[in-house]
Amino acid sequence: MSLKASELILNEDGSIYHLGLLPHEIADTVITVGDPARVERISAYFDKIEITRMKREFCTHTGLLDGKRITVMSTGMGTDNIDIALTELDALANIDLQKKEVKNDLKALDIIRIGTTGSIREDVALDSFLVSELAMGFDGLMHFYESDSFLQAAYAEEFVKQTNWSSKKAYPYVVEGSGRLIEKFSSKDTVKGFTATNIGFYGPQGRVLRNSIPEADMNQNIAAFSFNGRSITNLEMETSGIYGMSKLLGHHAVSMNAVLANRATGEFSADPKKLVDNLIKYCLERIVS
Ligand SMILES: O=P(O)(O)O[C@H]1O[C@H](CO)[C@@H](O)[C@H]1O
Ligand SMILES: O=c1cc[nH]c(=O)[nH]1
Repeated sequence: MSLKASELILNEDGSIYHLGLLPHEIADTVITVGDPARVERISAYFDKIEITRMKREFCTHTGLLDGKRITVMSTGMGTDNIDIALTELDALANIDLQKKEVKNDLKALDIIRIGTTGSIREDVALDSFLVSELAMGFDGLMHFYESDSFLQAAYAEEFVKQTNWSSKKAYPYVVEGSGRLIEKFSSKDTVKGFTATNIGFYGPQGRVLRNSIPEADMNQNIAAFSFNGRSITNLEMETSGIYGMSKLLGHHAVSMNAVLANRATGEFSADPKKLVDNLIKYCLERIVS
């Protein structure tokens, strides 16, 4: 069945609506980052750049590194952007844009997020690299999709109970990353974590500048949650959406996080640029190995 023009939206040149890309312009391995400026910091390591595209916050470079074709794309901040980025990446891979029909043979992309985060535990050290094994979304995105078989419902139920989570906030959801990619990107130089994804950087992550928040000890409350021997380690703004949309659409995802802030100790990295560059180099080595 052909998808309607209002649902699968294409630009005049046939490219997908927000990303501005054509199907052959993405690789099967896609790195996502929040910051558009981080894209060229990654593609600077490529041997060859084939495609560069910029539309809104979505900056995309596709190129070759050691013979491997890689796409790096910025998503901007937040899971609202992740809904767009992952849906349109999937459309490029799995929908015939001319016929406007879902293909019979579906492709699974490898999606690697290279992002930044704040730890909520003293023992998840500043300047470490954290691989998200699990993600808890406070953003509600997955509740807008029907399929929920991949959600770890017991974690969410237990979290709501243990933290007395306000019903005014979105009901949390929990998703795993790709086991294969988590292993590929883990080493003695990384720590494994359980990432909580928030809908903002300030109030939603318990930061107080001039505002006040209803639960001053929210981060301690989140950190105190424990289930199946697992506790939440860090806060950022995209991982749950990436893991959820990837499971929904049949892709494989891992979220790699440079720990820039330690919210438990109140510290911030002395050299965030160097830390992110080191994480970029680490991830590129793992991608081509
Ligand atoms: O550095 P990026 O990838 O943007 O990730 C983190 O940094 C931003 C907030 O500063 C949010 O997007 C958060 O998830
Ligand atoms: O504390 C932090 C640091 C980076 N990104 C976040 O979302 N939070």
